[in-house]
Parts: sequence; C-alpha cells; structure tokens
Amino acid sequence: MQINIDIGKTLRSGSRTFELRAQLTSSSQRIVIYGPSGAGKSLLLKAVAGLSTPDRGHIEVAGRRLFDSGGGIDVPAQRRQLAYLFQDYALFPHLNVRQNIAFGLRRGWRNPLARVDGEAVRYWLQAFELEHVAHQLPHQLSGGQRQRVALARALAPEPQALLLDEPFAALDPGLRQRMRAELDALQRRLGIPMILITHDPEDVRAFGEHVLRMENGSMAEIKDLDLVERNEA
Ligand SMILES: Nc1ncnc2c1ncn2[C@@H]1O[C@H](COP(=O)(O)OP(=O)(O)OP(=O)(O)O)[C@@H](O)[C@H]1O
Repeated sequence: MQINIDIGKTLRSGSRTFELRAQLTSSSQRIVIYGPSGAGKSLLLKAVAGLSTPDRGHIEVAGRRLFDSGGGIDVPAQRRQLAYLFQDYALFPHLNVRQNIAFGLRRGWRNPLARVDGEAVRYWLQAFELEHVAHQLPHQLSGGQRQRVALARALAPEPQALLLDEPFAALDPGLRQRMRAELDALQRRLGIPMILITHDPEDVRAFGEHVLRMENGSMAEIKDLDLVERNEA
C-alpha cells in the first residue's frame, strides 16, 4: 500500500505546547511507529483514521487523498475505509460477540440489533474461532478473545488498511506472544496493509518492515533494528 503523510498539528493547554510534525512515505505492508508514551503516536494514527484533524498538510492512503488542508479535503472517518483497533478494543459492552462483529457490517447506525449479512458474520466467527462464544458479552470473554472480536469487527467491512494502537498492551505476557503470532499470520494471510504504533520493542521485531521512531512529535526512519533494542522507548 502506498502511503504518503505530511501533517502538522499544534496542541496547547496552559503554557504547554505540543507540536506534531509527521512525515511518512512508504509502500510497505507493515509499518511500525515506535516511541515512548506521549510522543504523538496516537495523534498521528487518529489523524490517519479521520478521528483528529491536522492543522495543515495532507494524508494519502492507497492513492486516495483523505486529507488536504490546501485543497479543502477531509474525508469523514466512516468513509476512509480504514479499520482502527483501539488499545482497549472499545467493544460494545451490551452487544454480544456476534452483534459486535455484525456492527461493522451494517449500513444504518440506528439499530445495532438489526439483521445483517449472516454469511459474513459466520465467516469471521469461524476465522477467529469465536463460534462457541458468539452469544457471550465482552465481559464474559478472555483478553485474547476480546482482541479477536475487535479484530473481526474491524476486518469485517474489508478495510484497505488496519490501524493498530498498542494492540497487545492490554494482554498478559503469555497471551501477548500468542496474539502477536496470530496477528502476524493473519496479516500475511489477508495481505492487509497495517500501521502499528507501539512502545514495545517486541512489536517492532515481530512486525517492523518499515520502522520509524517518534519522539516529541517528530519522526525519524530506523534502518537498523538493533538500535531499537539498545534504545528502548
Ligand atoms: N490539548 C493538549 N495540549 C497540549 N498537549 C497535548 C494536548 N493533548 C495532547 N497533548 C500531548 O500530545 C502528546 C501526544 O499524545 P499521544 O497520545 O499521541 O502520545 P502517544 O505517543 O500515543 O502516547 P501513549 O503511548 O501514551 O498513548 C502528549 O505528550 C500529550 O501530552
């Protein structure tokens, strides 16, 4: 996937100012943005998703201009065809697994319990081995199952790219290893491009094809992954 980003955003609260200046040009399927907490990674990912508006610049994904301050373009989040996986997965607590996955497939947003394409929901339940918990609510699931539901919900509408915000942070270490392997295999199988943000060097090792370091709102290319291990975020 070709991605081209050059954006700026200034955030102010009291006397504190945070400057995001993000530039990224890549044709990699696996982009990892690595950096310490507060570096601006989530701000960048939200700007790509259309959940936050930059002050200036442009964002282009797979040949589509999603944002361009000069040209007055700002495609709404729901029309960007990008899936955003939140750190805490943001599942709907009152909807069961099946309904959570189906939510991503509905056209109308008014009635979450409306019938949807049963075939597609069945496919994702099966692909993520969630059939036996299809009628359970999110709080009745394990951490790994919750992550699978969130991934299934994100992938069901067949997005052009997957945006992942610290996807393993909420999992305990054993499960983290397993889910990393699962996401790795899934990404390769589907061939879906992804941008993953993290402060964990293990994620960089597992997914980093094109790696950038973010610090204080600015980005720099990392060519030598050994530097990540020596210089942990
Ligand atoms: N209104 C604001 N005024 C000033 N600074 C702000 C404002 N809102 C957010 N920030 C700053 O923006 C920076 C970037 O936050 P962001 O959530 O993108 O960081 P991050 O790298 O994703 O960190 P984490 O991994 O902890 O989520 C932070 O340092 C935060 O303090």
